[in-house]
Amino acid sequence: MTDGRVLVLNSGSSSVKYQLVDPADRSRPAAGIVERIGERGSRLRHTTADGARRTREEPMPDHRAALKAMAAELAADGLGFDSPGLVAVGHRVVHGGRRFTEPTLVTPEVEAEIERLVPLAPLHNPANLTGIRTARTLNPNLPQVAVFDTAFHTTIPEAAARYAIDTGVADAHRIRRYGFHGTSHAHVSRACARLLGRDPSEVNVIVLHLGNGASASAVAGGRCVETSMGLTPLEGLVMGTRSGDVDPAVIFHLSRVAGMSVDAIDDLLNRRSGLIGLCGDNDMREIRRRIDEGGEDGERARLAFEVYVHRLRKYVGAYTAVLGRVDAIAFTAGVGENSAEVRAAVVAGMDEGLGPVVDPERNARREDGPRIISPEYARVAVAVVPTDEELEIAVQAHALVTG
Ligand SMILES: Nc1ncnc2c1ncn2[C@@H]1O[C@H](COP(=O)(O)OP(=O)(O)O)[C@@H](O)[C@H]1O
Ligand SMILES: CC(=O)OP(=O)(O)O
Ligand SMILES: [Mg+2]
Repeated sequence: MTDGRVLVLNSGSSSVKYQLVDPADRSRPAAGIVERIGERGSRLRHTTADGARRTREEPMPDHRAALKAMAAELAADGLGFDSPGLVAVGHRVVHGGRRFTEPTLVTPEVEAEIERLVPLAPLHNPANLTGIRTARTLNPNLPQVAVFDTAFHTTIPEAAARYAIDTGVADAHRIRRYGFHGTSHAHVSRACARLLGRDPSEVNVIVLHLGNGASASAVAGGRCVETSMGLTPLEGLVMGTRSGDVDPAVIFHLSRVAGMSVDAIDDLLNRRSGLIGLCGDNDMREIRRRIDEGGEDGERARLAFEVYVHRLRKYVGAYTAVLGRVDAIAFTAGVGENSAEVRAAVVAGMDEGLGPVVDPERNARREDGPRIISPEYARVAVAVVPTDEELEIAVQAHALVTG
């Protein structure tokens, strides 16, 4: 008998991922994803505990409709919002500002604060709020817990969190480095320490979270000291559709010389840049396929790959200097866990200087679970450490409501 399951919601701008998690045995009695919300061809894919899959294709004009479809799928297996084993809904909330450093029970006041942070995460926080509100209408008595992407980064020292702009302006508008994907960086840095057989308090790790959104962090003895995303999830690495770092003057230039509006530039940098902007594809599998096929199209894909990898190498170098001593580099999320090519290219030629090196045979192995892919002799371990934001959120939400 379960001592309580948590329904974890990870709402993105056009998708909702959900998992019903039993933290006691880490099992997932149900999981799924709703994609293309508000677009044509919206669909839900649901997986049950025994691996059976169901697909629902119907118009889902907004997140509310998506969550209702999800609730109906769960209810079909007796796992709905009023099922007795469900003790909480755990929400991944992307922006928690400086205030939320811990998992937090959602009250009207907490909800208002998440709303106040919408301008700092316009792609993410509104979807998170809809998740909270819809879950409440589905069962008003169920506790809801917010777990913030920013929480793990609140330990970043002031020297790293401050932008070098006028202090009065920065403070008045809450402009600083907040950092995101924190639940993943926390989980992966701890799991990486365990993989090395050491306590997190003893290890310095560079975590490279490479999904559709991508970010790097430097974690010293279990505390985050630097991360690549900033005020919003736009800064830093090259991502699927986001540019990451650009000279801020690019924005003035596009406004003054190209006559683009602020909204058009926002759309360009957040949705039409990164890998998709460079080569028309944001999926690393497709990019590798095009490179292998060759030709002019392959060359465009290769350049996108090289820009992506170059940015990562710069961050590895910078974070090595920030940490002083690096024990491990951990690759995680969709690209980090699956692309041996990206992993090899990121550390290529670093063995004599910075230290990390991958063993080609270990790197190429397709295995689940955390594993070391550097050779025994390496000074800096290189590891693949699958992230599990959902488990992390479920454990934290469960502890809060039952503790
Ligand atoms: N087998 C694979 N090889 C290379 N890249 C992959 C593979 N599987 C997934 N990816 C990459 O991972 C990305 C999705 O990562 P994920 O962590 O699921 O992102 P998000 O949580 O931001 O939606 C895809 O866009 C694709 O680029
Ligand atoms: C914060 C962020 O970039 O999240 P995601 O990778 O889910 O878009
Ligand atoms: Mg993700």
